[in-house]
Amino acid sequence: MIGVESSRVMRAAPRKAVGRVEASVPWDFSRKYAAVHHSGTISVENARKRSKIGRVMKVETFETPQDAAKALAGEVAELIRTRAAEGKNVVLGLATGATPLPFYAELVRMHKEEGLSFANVISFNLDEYSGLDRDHPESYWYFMHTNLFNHIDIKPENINLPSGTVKDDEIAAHCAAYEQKIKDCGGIDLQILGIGRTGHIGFNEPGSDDTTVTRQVHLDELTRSDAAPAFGGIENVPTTAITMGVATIMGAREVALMAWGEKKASIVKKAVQGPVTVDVAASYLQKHPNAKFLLDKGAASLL
Ligand SMILES: O=P(O)(O)OC[C@H]1O[C@](O)(CO)[C@@H](O)[C@@H]1O
Repeated sequence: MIGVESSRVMRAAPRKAVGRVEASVPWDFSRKYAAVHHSGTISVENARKRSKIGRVMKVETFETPQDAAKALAGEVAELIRTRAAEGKNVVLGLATGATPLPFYAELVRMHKEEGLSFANVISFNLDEYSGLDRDHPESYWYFMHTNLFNHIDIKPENINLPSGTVKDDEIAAHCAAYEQKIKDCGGIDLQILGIGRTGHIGFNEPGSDDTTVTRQVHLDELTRSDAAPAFGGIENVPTTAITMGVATIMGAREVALMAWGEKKASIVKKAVQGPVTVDVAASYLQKHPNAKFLLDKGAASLL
């Protein structure tokens, strides 16, 4: 129950929420006292009411997932281009699942139509199912190549995912090497996240605290049942996976979590407005100095 006390700070910060203009609250201040704030389709009046909840999390609400994905892709493109102009790399933490698909589609479009180059991008994916090799259609290696990497100019040697086929007695070393490689690359500049209905980020299921790093984990039954249709039945869904830890994610300099639809509304509410708790890994993001949630109207409907 780390951080529960600090998350109960209930103090509204004066702020405005108009369009996508964010009120400026310095992060050292916002860490303790800033309110949830909204942009996009949420009215100013509602945003002010909600600001009385007094939480750390920054929330942007959009009409559609495509609008949100486009806004985030624009920010990523700017980061990539700025670093390229400085002759530097960008380290991106990437997520899988249905949620980031419109975001990846927009990045691919920007590459093809606007010449956005990923030559200076180093990527680290959050997780991979244990037991699936790279060619398995449900492996995250396959997902990332099908939906992003095969369509852009990222260098193959700059792509990093945990392996699903490491032998049991080599998993600990594999995970430690993954953590070390992230550090050796200078740490993650921007971590992209979705959220599972258990509150997981990566595969950090309930019980994952903010000291966890890359490791093998058991998957929650709700997570497995959500994945069952894609695998043609729950009996085919792996029971374990390798995932970055909550501490790994919290180590990113910036975090952007996307969530769409009413079926995510209840867990989004817990993550954004509930206590910071080991029961909801995404709630630790309330303690991150530069994290935000990008939501569509459905996912934001209970805030
Ligand atoms: O985006 P979806 O398909 O709803 O999945 C939610 C989360 O579950 C995972 O697919 C598994 O961890 C994540 O990658 C994703 O953030």
